[in-house]
Amino acid sequence: MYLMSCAETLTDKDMMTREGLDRRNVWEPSLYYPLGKESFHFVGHEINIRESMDSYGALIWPGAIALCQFLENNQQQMNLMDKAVLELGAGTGLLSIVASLLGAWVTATDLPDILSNLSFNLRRNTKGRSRYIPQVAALSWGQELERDFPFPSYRYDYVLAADVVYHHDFLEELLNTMLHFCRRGSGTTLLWANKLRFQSDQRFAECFKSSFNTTLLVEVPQENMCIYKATAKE
Ligand SMILES: C[S@@+](CC[C@H](N)C(=O)[O-])C[C@H]1O[C@@H](n2cnc3c(N)ncnc32)[C@H](O)[C@@H]1O
Repeated sequence: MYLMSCAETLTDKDMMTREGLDRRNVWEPSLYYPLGKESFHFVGHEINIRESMDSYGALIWPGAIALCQFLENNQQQMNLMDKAVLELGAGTGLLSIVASLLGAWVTATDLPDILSNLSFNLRRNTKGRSRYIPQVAALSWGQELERDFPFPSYRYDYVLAADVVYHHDFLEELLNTMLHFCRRGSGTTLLWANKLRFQSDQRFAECFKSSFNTTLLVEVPQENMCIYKATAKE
């Protein structure tokens, strides 16, 4: 009931249409040139990311970099060693790579079109370096979660989400997906990093804060960047 009222305010029109997302062709980068920074240094490793202009998921977004920095600098507080970690909207995979290098057993998820480049980046940067081989899985927010990720078979210690909130039509589905994985009794901690750009992003943040127990871990006001920790309301 509560989510329905959030949904009414969250469905702004978007550049990324449902029709566009329904094109389920296998995604292949078509254009290669340096787009911002492609090489990163985290947890003692050089990480090389293949980007492309083809979709939002083919670029590294600031939320991923902020959450990588946070995880690297707060390894005691957020110890990922041997933890089961799920990433939503993993895009190029930078954050999942860093979580893998920190010792987590990672499943990186995104829309089907994104997975080939995501797998490429994960393999390239974790092979022979990570404790567990990261997994890749299709997960479209709000779709077939009970069928494909039933609880408690698919229970994660951490769910990571970086810059998954921007101008798109799936904010209600995203919140429902977060609630699916971070439910009462799961013991799951959700870490959400986002640059809040639009009014709809702020409205999502309000719904997010009323849906979970939340703590603001990091705020960079000049960049409108926030990192929240969330657990299920008991
Ligand atoms: C802005 S990008 C952020 C990518 C990455 N997390 C980062 O910070 O670099 C948003 C990501 O969410 C994914 N996404 C968008 N809509 C989605 C949906 N309905 N279901 C699952 N993933 C979605 C996109 O494919 C993209 O990878």
